[in-house]
Amino acid sequence: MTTTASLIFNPNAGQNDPVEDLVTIREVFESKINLNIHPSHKGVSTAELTHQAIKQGTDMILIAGGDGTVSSAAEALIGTDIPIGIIPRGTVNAFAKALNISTNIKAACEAILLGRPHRVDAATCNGKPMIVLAGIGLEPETIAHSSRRIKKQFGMLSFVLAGIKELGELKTFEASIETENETMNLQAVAVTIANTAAPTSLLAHGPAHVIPDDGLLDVTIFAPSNRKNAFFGAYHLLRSGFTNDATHRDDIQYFKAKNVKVETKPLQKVSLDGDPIEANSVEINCIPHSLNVLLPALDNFTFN
Ligand SMILES: Nc1ncnc2c1ncn2[C@@H]1O[C@H](COP(=O)(O)OP(=O)(O)OP(=O)(O)O)[C@@H](O)[C@H]1O
Repeated sequence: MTTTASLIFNPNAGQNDPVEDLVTIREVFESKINLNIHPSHKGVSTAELTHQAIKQGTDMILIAGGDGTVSSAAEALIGTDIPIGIIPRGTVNAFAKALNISTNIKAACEAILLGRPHRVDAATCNGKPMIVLAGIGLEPETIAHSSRRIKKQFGMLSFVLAGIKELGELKTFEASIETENETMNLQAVAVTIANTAAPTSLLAHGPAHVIPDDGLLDVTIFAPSNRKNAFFGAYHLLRSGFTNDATHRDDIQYFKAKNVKVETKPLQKVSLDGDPIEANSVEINCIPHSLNVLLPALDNFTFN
């Protein structure tokens, strides 16, 4: 019996030409499996579209988009056994990069055909799906200063430039952080709660490695006391993301927990999987091994 896959395709994600990308995707899949294409459009949420595809019956869900698209589709997929293929055609694609999925469209599609299902963690943030991370302070400020039009035009560079500007402004806030183990009160410039993180997810990289299937969230607190330390700290975080060496600085703390609640004074901007959200506080709960993602087939594979 031939496998049937439902492709959730967001034409508005990323900077690539959607028509060209769709041709590439069809070329790889259509001779091998039955492909039902569900282009996303403004009238219906990606979550709803994914629910509809599952209801119609499918052997796997393919998601072609960026983190926002995967995060929204996850609402329908968390806790199911349906194999999920990620085709990264967003701007940042942090979830795909964290799972070692190629950002080349053709290579990602070919890897799905040969892929092995592997259960990775997801989470909820104030009840909404979270696949990558929630940022408080510096990250959402950076996103707010990088409009969608600029993001579309300059891609990742728009975040780098906005991030450098925000670092220089050094806006400190009070944070009260509660986990299943402890409650702490501290000053910070950024609090980041990560389920997964790409090497470029700078503010999540206090720890050496954010493990996507450990059933835990990684919390990184960045609290530089002046601009010089802010830039040095950012460099150390970036290095940690690329080298797998944890940071060792007094102004960077990190720990793991399954459930994390954060309140801030004054109220801070919050981002969820790369998009701004309205929130007075955040409550994040890890849902271990709740997404069944098709990953590149490698011998003796482990995220550790
Ligand atoms: N249901 C939908 N139909 C069509 N477009 C949508 C829908 N929901 C969101 N969008 C649009 O999709 C775009 C964002 O997609 P996504 O977040 O996947 O990509 P990205 O922002 O380019 O990449 P990344 O999140 O990896 O940085 C936005 O322009 C948003 O308005």
